[in-house]
Amino acid sequence: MQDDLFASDEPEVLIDEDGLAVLYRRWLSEEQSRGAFQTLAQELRWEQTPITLYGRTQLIPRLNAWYGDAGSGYAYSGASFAPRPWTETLAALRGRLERDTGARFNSVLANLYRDGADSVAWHSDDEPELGPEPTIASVSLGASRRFSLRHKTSRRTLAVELADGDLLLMSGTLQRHWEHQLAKTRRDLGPRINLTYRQVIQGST
Ligand SMILES: O=C(O)CCC(=O)C(=O)O
Ligand SMILES: [Fe+2]
Repeated sequence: MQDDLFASDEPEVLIDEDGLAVLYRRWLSEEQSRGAFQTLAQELRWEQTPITLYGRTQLIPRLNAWYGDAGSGYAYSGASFAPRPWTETLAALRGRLERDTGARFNSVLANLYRDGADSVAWHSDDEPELGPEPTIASVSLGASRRFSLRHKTSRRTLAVELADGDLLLMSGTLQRHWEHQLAKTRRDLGPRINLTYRQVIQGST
């Protein structure tokens, strides 16, 4: 059908200066997303990780879980995680991502935003164990949320709604030059799961 060729299915380049951010809408079908959401919400070992900032310990405003190859241990916002072994669903998505992007991923950080009050503050995924130009594949499931990117020096900011089934690919020097956040919202919305697949350089931790 002619409609299937509609240009909105083309990847959308959000940023191509000081790094690359490309959005693939509906990378997973509604059915695939719904199945993945249900499975992951139930079977991942969700935790609310404490972080210490300026000597004060708080719980992060979301749940997370870390899965990956043995040896892909990782520190995130002052906490360190040993990854749990891959679940079938996470491994299947990894295989599909590696096929579609040509990149390799040995671990995934899963976030569960229970409602609009859960969030992630401005940060870059620039931990040394990810190497100088990490490719990060971010898959969104469930409720749409506004994701913002801000250039560290020019302060140029752009925002995009990440919707169910979308894939955001961040690569090149993006993490060096840009930060990102998922702000809280008062909108009454349901839960969202985000999976960020990463390649931790072995032996760096
Ligand atoms: O939930 C998102 O879309 C972003 C999550 C994120 O930035 C992270 O886990 O590092
Ligand atoms: Fe991030």
